[in-house]
Amino acid sequence: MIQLEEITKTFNTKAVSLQALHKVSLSIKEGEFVAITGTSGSGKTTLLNILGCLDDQTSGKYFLAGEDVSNYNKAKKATIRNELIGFVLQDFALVEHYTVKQNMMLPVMYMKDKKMRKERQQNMEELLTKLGIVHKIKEKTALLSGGQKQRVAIGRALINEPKLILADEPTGALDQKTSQEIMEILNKLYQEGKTVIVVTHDPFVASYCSRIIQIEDGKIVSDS
Ligand SMILES: Nc1ncnc2c1ncn2[C@@H]1O[C@H](COP(=O)(O)OP(=O)(O)OP(=O)(O)O)[C@@H](O)[C@H]1O
Repeated sequence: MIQLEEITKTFNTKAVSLQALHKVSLSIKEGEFVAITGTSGSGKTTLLNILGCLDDQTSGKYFLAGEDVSNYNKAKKATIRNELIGFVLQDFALVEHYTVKQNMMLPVMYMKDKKMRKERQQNMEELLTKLGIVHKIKEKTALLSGGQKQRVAIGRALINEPKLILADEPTGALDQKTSQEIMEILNKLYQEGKTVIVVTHDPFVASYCSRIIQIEDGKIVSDS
């Protein structure tokens, strides 16, 4: 699913040049459940942004699902992102004044293929049922609990049936019990064959994963 070869990322500001990733090489197979852990500032989000085709590496090669995406421009990256990847973020990234249904349909709204759009719409209720929030379908997102919001965000991430789920601190805003429920949902997706990559500094979250990659100062220091 993923192959990184000597990925380097440098951020240049007026004052300094900061190397956030140093020649990171990594391979993740389809169907793995991986945690990327490390202390604050170690480069986890930088790595996830590159994996998610949201940011460009400074040097090195990135192969995603067999395609060399290293030199893809913004438009090509957006296309591969929509086809392959679902994102789950700490702050849910939902439109609060939209209903659950409207949030779920956001990735589908701009789909050109009408038949596909209809199919996705039909998937929506099934997904919400699976996530235990179908009764909230017409509710404004702002009125939901944190755990319910994260379920909607997971549903939205799944609506286009991505092979790869990238989650950045998915339980960061949730209490212990709700965190457990969200990790169980991600675990279920893994059991169904999705590739799931979770960035976290929380050992409890990492304990759900079958592989833990630790990153410090922009380098992989352990992979087990
Ligand atoms: N856009 C940017 N411009 C300049 N420096 C950046 C930028 N994004 C990240 N950095 C720097 O790169 C390094 C890695 O940041 P990154 O956000 O990847 O760390 P992280 O491990 O995800 O941290 P946290 O756990 O606190 O979210 C940090 O030193 C950070 O300050």
